Amino acid sequence: MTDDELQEVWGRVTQTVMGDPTVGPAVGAQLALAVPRGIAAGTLYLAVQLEFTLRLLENRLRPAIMNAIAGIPEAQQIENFVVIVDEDAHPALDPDPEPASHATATAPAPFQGGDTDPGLHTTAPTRHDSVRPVAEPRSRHGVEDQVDSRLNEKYGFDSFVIGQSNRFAHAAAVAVAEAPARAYNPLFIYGDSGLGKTHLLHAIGHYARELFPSVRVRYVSSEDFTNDFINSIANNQGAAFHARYRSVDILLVDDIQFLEDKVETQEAFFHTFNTLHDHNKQVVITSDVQPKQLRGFEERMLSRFEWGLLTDIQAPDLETRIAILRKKAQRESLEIDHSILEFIASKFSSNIRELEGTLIRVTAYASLNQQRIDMQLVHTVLKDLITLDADNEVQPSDIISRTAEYFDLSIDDLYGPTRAQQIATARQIAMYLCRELTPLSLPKIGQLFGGRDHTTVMYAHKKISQLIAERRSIYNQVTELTTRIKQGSR
Ligand SMILES: Nc1ncnc2c1ncn2[C@@H]1O[C@H](COP(=O)(O)OP(=O)(O)OP(=O)(O)O)[C@@H](O)[C@H]1O
Repeated sequence: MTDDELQEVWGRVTQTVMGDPTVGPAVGAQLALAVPRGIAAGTLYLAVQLEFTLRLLENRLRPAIMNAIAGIPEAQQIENFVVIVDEDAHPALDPDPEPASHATATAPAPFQGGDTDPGLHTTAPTRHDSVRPVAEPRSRHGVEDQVDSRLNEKYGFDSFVIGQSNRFAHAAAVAVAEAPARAYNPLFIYGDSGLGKTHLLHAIGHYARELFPSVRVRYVSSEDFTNDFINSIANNQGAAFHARYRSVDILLVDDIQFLEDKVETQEAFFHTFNTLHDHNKQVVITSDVQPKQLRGFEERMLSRFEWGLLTDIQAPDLETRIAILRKKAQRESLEIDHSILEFIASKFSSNIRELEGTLIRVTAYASLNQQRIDMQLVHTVLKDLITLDADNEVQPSDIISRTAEYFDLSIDDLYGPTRAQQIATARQIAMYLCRELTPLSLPKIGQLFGGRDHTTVMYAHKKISQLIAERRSIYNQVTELTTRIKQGSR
């Protein structure tokens, strides 16, 4: 595109944005303050004299500008734009309705297409290279707040507890926030549910915005991305959809596994990813499994996920769980004895969401009943929680191994023929629990215990039911084992 053509395109963009009802002529006219300098590798470079104008264009007006560009056939090669501050950028201050008048802008046009400048072609500047970071703190009500980043205020690095299980993922997340698109791109974080992946995504967004106030960040869950994509097709808003996701500096995509088998949405994501990556924009992705284990994804996409850095988050150890609860209690000004926090942390090992949920239930229960939070109360709440918790599937193998462990026996003892009293009672308790806690039929349970007849299981169930009512020790043993097994299934 020649310089004159570029000036003309920019004039048309200005006119379109001024006519955009979401912007209005007064604000849209600010586009006339920008001097188009050139296009390199699909990125339009604009120069403005003031940081304020930069922020207005980069943030508030970005969607409208991208929409306007998308509507101009001659501007097809423009996929993104970057604004730089240059005191010598002298624009035509009055946005003349005749687009051609913008060709009067006096600033030189050093970029005439990526292919003519090898340096630019290979190192298209990132936002941080091209834009001076703004020194003043980010205004909560300023222009940049107009960007719909969808970040959750709750999830920052300051509230994230670092432990052995997440140290590497945390370090990678910090590195990405400090140097978007330069540290690792993409950053792919995977791990089981409730271990802090979403928290880290938001924390990256917050920290990057703190460091680079005008950086454009967008958090999106893959379900929202899918819905957005479908709506954009239904409403013929494809250009706006592309503009929304391709005009950011950092795209944070949560739970990518939900794009499984969604061919069209995957395709849209593939192009979004490529555009962002090609323009040195940061992409961070989370998933419940590593790329290789994602099902229903095209190979070309999976290989891209591995271009940058893969890091997992493991279940936290006890110390980390205690630290997470302490931090949460502290943040919410809850007065809870440390020994109680430790006790709760010891009961939930694999999901921090459940761990936090328990703390919330404990405090809610205490305040509803106007009671002090002591061990007695915690026990009551945990007992209710475990009884109410019908969702976790208990495996018969867990029942057998935990029963063996509880009575200090081997698993073979429980399967085997020994009729010694202690072993026989333990075996009957295990059968009883299989009946109570799993949907297995009597014959199936019999098979599990070394091919015994279903009548043996019936007998065991009846006998233990009676003993529970008669003997405190059996009651205690069965209750304690039930709790352990249910906790083990979490
Ligand atoms: N290391 C941590 N420090 C403090 N809080 C944490 C930590 N890890 C997780 N959490 C908290 O646990 C809860 C669940 O975490 P999060 O939603 O980030 O999990 P997730 O891995 O994204 O789960 P899912 O895959 O189900 O979306 C959140 O409230 C989060 O703040």
